[in-house]
Amino acid sequence: MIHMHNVSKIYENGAVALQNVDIDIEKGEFVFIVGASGAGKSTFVKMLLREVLPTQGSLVVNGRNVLEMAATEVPYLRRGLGVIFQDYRLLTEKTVYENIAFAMQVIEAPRREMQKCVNNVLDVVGLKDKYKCFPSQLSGGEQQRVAIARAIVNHPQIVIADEPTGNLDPDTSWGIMDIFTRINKAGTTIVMATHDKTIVDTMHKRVVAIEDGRIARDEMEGAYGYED
Ligand SMILES: Nc1ncnc2c1ncn2[C@@H]1O[C@H](COP(=O)(O)OP(=O)(O)OP(=O)(O)O)[C@@H](O)[C@H]1O
Repeated sequence: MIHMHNVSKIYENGAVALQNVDIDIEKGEFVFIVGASGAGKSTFVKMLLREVLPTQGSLVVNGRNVLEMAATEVPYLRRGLGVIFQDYRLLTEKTVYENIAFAMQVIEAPRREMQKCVNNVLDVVGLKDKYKCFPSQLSGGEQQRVAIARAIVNHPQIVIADEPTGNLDPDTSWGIMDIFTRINKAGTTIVMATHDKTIVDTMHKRVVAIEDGRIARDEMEGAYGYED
């Protein structure tokens, strides 16, 4: 699924964000990426999406060579990835239904399929009764559930989440993690960068710790490993 070998990223201003990172993530895994602020977690996540290009190394995501792909191939890479951010990033002038459907319009899905898929994912995230609402009419947790529905509506092989519970209270965060667990059990690979010690320590999933741009730990059924 994800094969990163000897990858480094040095930004234009000289900041070294990642150094000689080697990691393989296989289909169906659930991986937490942890580390202090500035350690390189977001850079790692952005590389998977090809928002940031490695300075050196090789990176294959879903069988696609991220460094060597043509610009025309990038949308196909991203189509296989569902992405969720801390700040939801919903379209404020669109309803819940339209926000999710938009992700399918972009890939020109047939209208009939669109209705079925949007209704399915609304069911998965428990928001069927809110489909007509605008984001401003929803709580933070509900907005994040819309963002998850949008991320999974095209059946991505990998869901990538950067601090998805960062703005949410503990109870709401657990609701989000329940959804991720269900998506993962259905076969989707999950890669989640997080600062949430309780969630990581409770879930006993693979934990990759990044420190100063290097992988400091990579443990199956790992723990957060830092104080809050
Ligand atoms: N666009 C950029 N230009 C220059 N330097 C950057 C850029 N983005 C990140 N950096 C630097 O790269 C390093 C890693 O940053 P990154 O955002 O990946 O860390 P992070 O672990 O996600 O941090 P946080 O937990 O605070 O989000 C930091 O030193 C940061 O200042």
